Amino acid sequence: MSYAIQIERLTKSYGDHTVLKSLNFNVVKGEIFALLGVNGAGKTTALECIEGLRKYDSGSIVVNGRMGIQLQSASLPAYIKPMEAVRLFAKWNKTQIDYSMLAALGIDELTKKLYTNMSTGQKRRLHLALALISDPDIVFLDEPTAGLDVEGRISLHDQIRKLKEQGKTIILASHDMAEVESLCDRIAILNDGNIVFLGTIAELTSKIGKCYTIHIKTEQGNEICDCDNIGDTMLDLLEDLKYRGIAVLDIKIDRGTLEQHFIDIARGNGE
Ligand SMILES: Nc1ncnc2c1ncn2[C@@H]1O[C@H](COP(=O)(O)OP(=O)(O)OP(=O)(O)O)[C@@H](O)[C@H]1O
Repeated sequence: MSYAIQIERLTKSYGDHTVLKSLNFNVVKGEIFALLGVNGAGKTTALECIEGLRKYDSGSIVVNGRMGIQLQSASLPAYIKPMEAVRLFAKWNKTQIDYSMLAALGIDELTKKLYTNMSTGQKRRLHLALALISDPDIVFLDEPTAGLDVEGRISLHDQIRKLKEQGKTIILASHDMAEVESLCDRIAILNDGNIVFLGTIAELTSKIGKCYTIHIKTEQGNEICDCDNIGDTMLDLLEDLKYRGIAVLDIKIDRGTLEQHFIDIARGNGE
């Protein structure tokens, strides 16, 4: 198997706080790989160590390919226009501008905007375009859809899938299990400096179930049910309510955060 990134025993502390405790994982060329975990789990630190932006204490990191990096938070001069930033980055990278990539990200529609007047989604698209200017083999995205509306998320997800179709490797950090489930080939869940799960979403769900919560509001109160098989459980609940002659007023289904369930299980609090 051919690896884009190989991590062995990666360890990093800030003072006496060890944030990454001897991490081992590989990212396969051409896959979309996600680092998941709660706030402070160490996702950004791990990404920044791999990107070469942060010193680490010990271990080894091998990156096989050119990197394009979208940081968690980045900023440009307030009065720069998108195409000025694109030309600047192309010059720094000594590369030709890929106008089709800019069009796919909708940057061509923003030509007159000043950076300071752009929305969060527009800024994210511009920063992704700047990360792609050098036609990287490996794209790093730190919480790429944070702060975006539904349309912005869907559009960015489409872009990320297109990057994979072009053969690029994508490594991203996210809190959002739904996002990760729809995009990623494999995930690593970080907790307290350790990888508590490494594998596919299917492997994760087969390990811990799907963890849905169904809330049904009826004229006699609320029915709440946790389940793995949403279809069968919902039918059973509705049939039971019908049999008892209770009218259903509203139904809501919560998708639990799989990574939190997994972390609970890893800590021995789950199930
Ligand atoms: N420069 C720093 N100096 C000291 N501690 C830091 C520094 N950067 C991060 N930390 C700490 O390291 C831990 C991991 O932070 P990191 O940003 O890597 O986590 P994260 O999983 O990316 O979190 P989030 O989801 O909130 O972005 C946190 O406890 C954080 O406070």
